[in-house]
Amino acid sequence: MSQATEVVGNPYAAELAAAKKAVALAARLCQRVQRSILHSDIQSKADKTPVTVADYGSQVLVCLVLKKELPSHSFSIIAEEDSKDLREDGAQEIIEHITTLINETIVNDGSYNMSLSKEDVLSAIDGGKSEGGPSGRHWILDPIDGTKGFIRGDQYAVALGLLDEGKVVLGVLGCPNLPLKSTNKNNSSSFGDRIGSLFFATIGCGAQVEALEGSEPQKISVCSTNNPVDASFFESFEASHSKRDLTSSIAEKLGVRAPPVRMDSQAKYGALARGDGAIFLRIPHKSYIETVWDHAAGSIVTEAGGMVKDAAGNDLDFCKGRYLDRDRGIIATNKHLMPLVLKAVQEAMKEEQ
Ligand SMILES: Nc1ncnc2c1ncn2[C@@H]1O[C@H](COP(=O)(O)O)[C@@H](OP(=O)(O)O)[C@H]1O
Ligand SMILES: [Mg+2]
Ligand SMILES: [Mg+2]
Ligand SMILES: [Mg+2]
Repeated sequence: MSQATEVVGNPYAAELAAAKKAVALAARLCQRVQRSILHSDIQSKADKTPVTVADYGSQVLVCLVLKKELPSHSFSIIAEEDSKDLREDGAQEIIEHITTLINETIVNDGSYNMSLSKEDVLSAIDGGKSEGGPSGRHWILDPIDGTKGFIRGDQYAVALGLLDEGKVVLGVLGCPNLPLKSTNKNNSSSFGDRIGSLFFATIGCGAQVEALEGSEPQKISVCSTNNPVDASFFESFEASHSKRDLTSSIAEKLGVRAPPVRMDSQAKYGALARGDGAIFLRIPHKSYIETVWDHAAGSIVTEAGGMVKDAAGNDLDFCKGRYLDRDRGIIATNKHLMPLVLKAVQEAMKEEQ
């Protein structure tokens, strides 16, 4: 973990250092699992979405590092996974596997001299049950965002945010499969061909990226184009996560010429924050309710000079519990394009009804 990254006078410097360490360690466990994932590492949750041993392992490691690094802080975390399925009959083998993965990752890292039992692992997972809310501090964690991408061998992210008195004040986004170098020629850097990006931001201090394995950090900013014709847009790789008839109609209304860049997870927010593309569109089916952990770390876009809004043009409200209180649809882009994109989104949604 590099020491030079914390901005002098940053009131969240200690939290940022802890969050970066937590995300980087969890990402190491995920990388190891992704390299040789087995069918038995994957389970299906009650809502039919997948969860893997790495989602659970990542959640435990992030909680553990935050608690170890910030011992004097009261600890509340809203995290995606719970231990319900792991406590059912027949789950012994999978819990054992998760526990081994966690303990081996801790030993290989060398920062902590400790070993967790299976019961420690289950109770650490359940530590993520906080309801958050408008007062106090609450971490928000997606231990693997883009689990479907993770299983496929594609993009995923370990996504951690911090809510303080109702506002997201810190975001860290670990993207193990995302090249460090921006695809935007104007943002060329000396990063070479390294794979694995760690994006981070704290409120008022700008957004930065560094190698997941550690490197000199670089300030990042969103693409500055004010002409949608030059813009490209990101959407989910999974066709069921965002309505493509709507996103293509929005792109057409805007005059966007480039084909959509389809990518799993909040890696899209990271890529947008450094100008790889100009617009992020997420328009789920009408019945879908967004969770806070799918977007909290994405707030780094705001620190990179961009905006994140719902389809009605409101800021996202992270302090209503585990779900986002918002109008359907999430849009992230720069300040010039936001009014144009919102207009196109609203028109396309009206035509849909
Ligand atoms: N039918 C659906 N519509 C919209 N989002 C969905 C969905 N099913 C799952 N998701 C969410 O989409 C997230 C991934 O987003 P993306 O499409 O950008 O990769 C998933 O996060 P997890 O993988 O953490 O469960 C999950 O929360
Ligand atoms: Mg999930
Ligand atoms: Mg998610
Ligand atoms: Mg997840």
